[in-house]
Amino acid sequence: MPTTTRATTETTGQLSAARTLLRLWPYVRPVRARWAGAAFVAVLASCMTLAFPLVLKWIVDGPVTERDPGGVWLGAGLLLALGIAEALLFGLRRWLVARPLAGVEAALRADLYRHLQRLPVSFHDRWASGQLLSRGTTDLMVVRMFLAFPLTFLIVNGVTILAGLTVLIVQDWGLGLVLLAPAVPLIAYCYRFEGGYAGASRRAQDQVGDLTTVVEESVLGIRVIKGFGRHRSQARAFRDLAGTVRGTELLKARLLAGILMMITLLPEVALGAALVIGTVQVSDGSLSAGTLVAFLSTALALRWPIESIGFLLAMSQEAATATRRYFEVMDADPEANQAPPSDESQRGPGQSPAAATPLPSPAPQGEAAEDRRTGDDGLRFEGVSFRYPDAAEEATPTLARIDLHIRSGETMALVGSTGSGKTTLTALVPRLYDVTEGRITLDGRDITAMPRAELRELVSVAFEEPTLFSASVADNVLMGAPEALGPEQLEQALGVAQAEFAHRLPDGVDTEVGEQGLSLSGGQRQRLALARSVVGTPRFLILDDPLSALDVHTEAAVEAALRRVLSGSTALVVAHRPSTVLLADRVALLSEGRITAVGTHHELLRANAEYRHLMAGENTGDTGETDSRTETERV
Ligand SMILES: Nc1ncnc2c1ncn2[C@@H]1O[C@H](COP(=O)(O)OP(=O)(O)OP(=O)(O)O)[C@@H](O)[C@H]1O
Repeated sequence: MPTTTRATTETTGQLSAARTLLRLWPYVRPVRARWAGAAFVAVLASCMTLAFPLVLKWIVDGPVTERDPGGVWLGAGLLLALGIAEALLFGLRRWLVARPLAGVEAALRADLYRHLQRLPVSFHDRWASGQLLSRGTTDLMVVRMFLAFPLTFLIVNGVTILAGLTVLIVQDWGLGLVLLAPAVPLIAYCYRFEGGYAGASRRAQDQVGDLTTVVEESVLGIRVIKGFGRHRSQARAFRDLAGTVRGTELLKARLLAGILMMITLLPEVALGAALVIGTVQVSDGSLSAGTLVAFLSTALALRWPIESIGFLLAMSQEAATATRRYFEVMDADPEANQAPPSDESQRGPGQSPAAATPLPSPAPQGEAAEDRRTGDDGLRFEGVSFRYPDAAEEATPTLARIDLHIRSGETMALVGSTGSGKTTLTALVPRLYDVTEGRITLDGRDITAMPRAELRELVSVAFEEPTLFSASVADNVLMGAPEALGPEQLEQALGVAQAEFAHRLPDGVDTEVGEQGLSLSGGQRQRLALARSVVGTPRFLILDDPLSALDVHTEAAVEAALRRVLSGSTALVVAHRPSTVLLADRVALLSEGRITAVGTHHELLRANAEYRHLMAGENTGDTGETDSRTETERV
């Protein structure tokens, strides 16, 4: 199971918040005109608040001093009109950005999903699903909110503060400088805050990803949790993790409270000082009362733009972290499509340097040499070695120097003890992983020289874990097949897999199954997965223990039908039971990552002690329906 911390350590370097956020530009570009229009409207609305003090100054120094009620009413009407205009402008701003920014979020999410589909299986082995889920949901929401609010208001408030300070200095430069004095310590404090908050926000967002993983695993594994009575310990584990998230959120709140306090306190102190100095100046006649009122109202109008800087910076930091987390996934290399077709022995772009090593071309011995003379048809493993990408350098490879030829139209069973590498070997054929050394050919063509789409059309796979999607039975079975295939091939495939039970489901083959649909038994799921792999009779068929969950009678029926399908395909079938082995023309024995014997079931039973042991062992563990000698006699 992938650990959650491994994903979080994959950072894309310490880009500054601004440079990270700039990476969003390609997505914002299409809506830049509307966004800029909205920002302009917001600046206009915000600067309008600065007109209030000027109207007040006119009212105090004019109509109030001259005792002119008509002038006071006019001033009041003007203030009301300004207020209404400001509200309308802010409403217009919201209308301008809401729709396009929802589009930006949707585009980011669609690209993430598309990219996730193209990333190699080795990437998904390393990343916890909750980390990917939180990137596609919470992180993108944070990014949208940043584009809609903090980004605009950092600009709007910056412009408003500059305009306000200019107005203050023009009214009275001495008092203006008193108000400006806290700017220097505040800028230094903001700089320090950003560093601390960036770290805390990264931790919090990663921990939310971990929490998502736990929730997801608990939901998927609810039967195991209940079955083993683990709900209390599971709840405790969740509570601990939630406690960690809470701790980090509290740290963020403390940092935010610190900056908000400084941002509120220092300007208030400066405002108090300016008020005292201004009052003294009014009393000694060097300043008019109207100017002092206007000065103080302007300073008060700047309170919100200044105080909001704290949480706008915090939200921007969170958006930078979310963007960084998003691009950590987007920067991961997708599967290479194909190697240059000019040289089939070359590896495709994006493969590991080890994968690019030319085939060592060992001199084939014995059967391998004979096979090579018979032509390049069928499925061939030539000097194939494989090591999982995250395996330690010094660890022995999972597969070592595999030479195996499955002739065209032949069915080869792959037998080996648990953990010997059978599933790994089968995963190399559809290129879920790329070989570390050597090569695999299909009818003589190196699989790395084929477009993946073509390769996956040629090769059909049924995995050990039969996964069904939230879709109808028909869609699940036909999902890997060419578009042209329809009901006839569907029926054929269901017949081979003995999955006619599908017709008895509430809506027949249109019944929704999978996570959101009807629950099926393990054997039913396995038969649908088998039907999916045989639909359209693929040229190459890879089956990973396809009959393990079936009862004896169903297994026998599937085997009989499979034999017909397999006669037209070249097949590699992972087998644990003699009954499955009997489907095959020959058997390859895999032992600790090496092919140690190839031959017919009879030959291996006679000549190979390990094979005999495996077959006998499997029978002992079986439900007692058969034994290997009886099976041997049947062939
Ligand atoms: N994604 C992975 N990353 C690293 N190591 C892996 C990965 N998957 C499997 N392995 C390791 O590779 C080895 C071979 O595993 P594999 O699943 O191929 O065995 P198998 O023969 O199919 O076993 P079984 O019969 O139990 O299904 C095991 O030691 C396993 O731990």
